[in-house]
Amino acid sequence: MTNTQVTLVQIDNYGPWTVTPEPRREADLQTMQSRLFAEISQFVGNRGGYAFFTRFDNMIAVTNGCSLEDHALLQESIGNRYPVTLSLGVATGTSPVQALSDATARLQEAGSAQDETRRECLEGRGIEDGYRADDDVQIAHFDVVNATGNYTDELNAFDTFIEIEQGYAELMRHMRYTHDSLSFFVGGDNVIVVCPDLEAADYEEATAHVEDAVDVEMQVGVGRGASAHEAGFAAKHALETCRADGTRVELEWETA
Ligand SMILES: Nc1nc2c(ncn2[C@@H]2O[C@H](COP(=O)(O)OP(=O)(O)OP(=O)(O)O)[C@@H](O)[C@H]2O)c(=O)[nH]1
Repeated sequence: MTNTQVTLVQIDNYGPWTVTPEPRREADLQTMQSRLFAEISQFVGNRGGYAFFTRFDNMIAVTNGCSLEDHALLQESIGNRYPVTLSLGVATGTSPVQALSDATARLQEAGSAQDETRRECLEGRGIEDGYRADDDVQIAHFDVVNATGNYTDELNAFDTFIEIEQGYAELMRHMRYTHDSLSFFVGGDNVIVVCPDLEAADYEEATAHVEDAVDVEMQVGVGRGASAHEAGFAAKHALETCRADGTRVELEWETA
């Protein structure tokens, strides 16, 4: 049974900061936001986790393998080196959506995202040592079938972007409301989905739904592991099997 540890990362009082004492140059904000994401991705990634940029002012990470002490170190290191600070909410659960809801609630209870007195909060709890399992995380790595041939080499770059984003938008809503899963666009034509215990039929249904709704064809490899990296790495291998065999859904634990 999955037990996903999810961390909500929120930049403290960021909205007011972006316009104080007057609006800051947009390119500087973009540069800082992407550097912050790179920091968090590297920190969490070095401990087996995955971080997703989502809205940049709010980022979401799968942090199985990261202790609360690790989280505190991330806050200290960012606070020492950047002009902004981070608050973190941590929660776990068999449903990634429920874990994220709980992590969000912990931060909301601590104060508003734009409360200038709420800084560097670390709220919630992770999975205790001794309670981890090899199948705590299930990751599905989706990609658009032959995106290069159908879109990248055919349409202008913006029209390709629209097609890929349409596929992502439909998939993310469907996985959220039908399969209790969190989907994140990670670049190119790739979407990484953090799932509860789903089966091949669920993924078949999801890819069929996206194709029916927006005419974007997707394939998906799925993996399980003790951490996001382990599950995601297995998912990438399963996706390679899709590419090699022309299949739409491969579960790493069934093809091995
Ligand atoms: N983040 C991420 N991006 C990837 C990964 N693999 C491919 N991409 C991106 O996806 C783009 C398209 O590559 P592919 O998915 O291999 O190409 P394709 O034309 O869709 O071919 P098939 O997937 O074999 O159908 C690349 O330019 C990358 O931007 C991955 O593992 N992670």
